[in-house]
Amino acid sequence: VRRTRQQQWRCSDVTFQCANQGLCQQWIQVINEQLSLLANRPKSLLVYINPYGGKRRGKRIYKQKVAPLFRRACISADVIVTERANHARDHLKTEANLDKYDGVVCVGGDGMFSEILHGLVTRTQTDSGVDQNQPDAELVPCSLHIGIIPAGSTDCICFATVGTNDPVTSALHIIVGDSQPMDVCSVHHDDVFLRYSVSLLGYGFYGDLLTDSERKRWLGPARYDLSGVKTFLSHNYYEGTISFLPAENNMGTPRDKLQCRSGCCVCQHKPSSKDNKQWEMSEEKENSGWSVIRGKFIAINGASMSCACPRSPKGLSPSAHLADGTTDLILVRKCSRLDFLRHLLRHTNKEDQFDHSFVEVHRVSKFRFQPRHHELVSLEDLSESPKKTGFSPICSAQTTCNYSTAHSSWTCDGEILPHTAIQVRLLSCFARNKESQPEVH
Ligand SMILES: CCCCCCCCCCCCC/C=C/[C@@H](O)[C@H](COP(=O)(O)O)NC(=O)CCCCCCCCCCCCCCC
Ligand SMILES: Nc1ncnc2c1ncn2[C@@H]1O[C@H](COP(=O)(O)OP(=O)(O)O)[C@@H](O)[C@H]1O
Ligand SMILES: [Ca+2]
Repeated sequence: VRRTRQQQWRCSDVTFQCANQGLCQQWIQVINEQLSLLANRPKSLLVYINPYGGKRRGKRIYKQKVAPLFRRACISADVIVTERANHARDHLKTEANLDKYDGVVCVGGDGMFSEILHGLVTRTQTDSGVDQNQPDAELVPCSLHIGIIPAGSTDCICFATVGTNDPVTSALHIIVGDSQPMDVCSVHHDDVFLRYSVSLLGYGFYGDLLTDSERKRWLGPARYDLSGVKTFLSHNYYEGTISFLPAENNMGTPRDKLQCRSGCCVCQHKPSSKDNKQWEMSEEKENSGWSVIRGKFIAINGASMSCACPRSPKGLSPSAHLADGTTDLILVRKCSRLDFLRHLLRHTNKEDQFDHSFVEVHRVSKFRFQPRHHELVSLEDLSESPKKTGFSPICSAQTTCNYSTAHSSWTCDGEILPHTAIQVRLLSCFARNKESQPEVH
């Protein structure tokens, strides 16, 4: 493998020459023997392709860029092109014979990765008799690694782990057996399990943006830009209460400007016995340790990783860690359109997007959200519903009080959640003081 610019990898050749054919054969044999001893390298993979992700190039990307590399590396691959949403998830949950494979590869975007993650985690819990609905259930980690070939619209999980969204680079990472542990959050509504999340859990701006963009899927990745402008112009804000448990013993802060990279010391930090004690004690301290913030928010974002992507190369939370057992909770309070635009623009340049009076960020291990209840909305408040911070050119002349617009939705790695009141926690079986985490190539 040869490293080129911007974290990209390419195939490289080394040619050995020798006039003696017998000696050449010996070299080949020895090289093949040595390669087969590299236990990290996968030999057999199960590949799911979403033919409708991103610009609908999944099948072509796999066939032209990835399959030839897998063949050269003597990796056998069983390929399934999905026929419907949740096909891959359901296949993994019940049918797939996982003993045959060293890893599962998804060709698609974050939504496709999420399907594979849900399929694998659910399968592992079912096989071990663990009830995912129990918010405090100790989950059993899954043994298979997940590889991502980027062919989606945002590809933030790939971009934030590998540093680029390039199919060839990702294929080479898979071939050489690279792996990266990753934090996973569980999202519950009371005692009902909703979903797992690894990238962005967003209420308000990103929830509305995603809801709107689902109706524009035919536009491909550009749907996010169009819905982004529309959501920006409608400038809604939402009232609610957010409670969170600050992360204990974590070695960084969301504003420390340290980027998480492979082999990151924060994520590799194994707590000392003293740390471990504190980790256990934190259960007791939990009741008193919660912070509660009530207010009017334009956006509430939980970023378990940086969420870097081509649109925002440093991401929503540039210093978030991939596997430190925490999520960065970003609260953007009601502010003017111009201020919010300034904040958004800072995601694309070197300026600090948290350096605004209306933005705060906390590194947390759990959080909850409760939207302001319908019944509690006073008549006075209703007269200004839907909540706007100013004149809105798109949703003007709101003469009727529309309850539904007083609530946003949560987007969870690009999927809309059916509830607004949620409880989120970092899964302890994947936390940094345990050895096993789901790993991605
Ligand atoms: C003015 C320009 C502002 C640019 C601000 C960019 C902030 C980008 C942060 C992106 C965080 C992405 C987190 C990742 C989420 C993904 O898991 C998830 C699913 O991905 P998939 O489709 O591959 O399955 N994707 C998403 O939720 C999509 C997020 C899309 C964000 C686009 C934001 C565009 C904002 C445009 C605002 C325009 C204001 C213009 C004013 C005139
Ligand atoms: N064959 C299919 N037909 C329709 N939808 C699918 C299919 N396979 C997967 N999906 C769904 O498509 C959605 C988007 O997939 P994803 O690969 O993340 O693309 P994008 O990045 O463009 O959103 C996911 O919710 C996934 O469940
Ligand atoms: Ca994290």
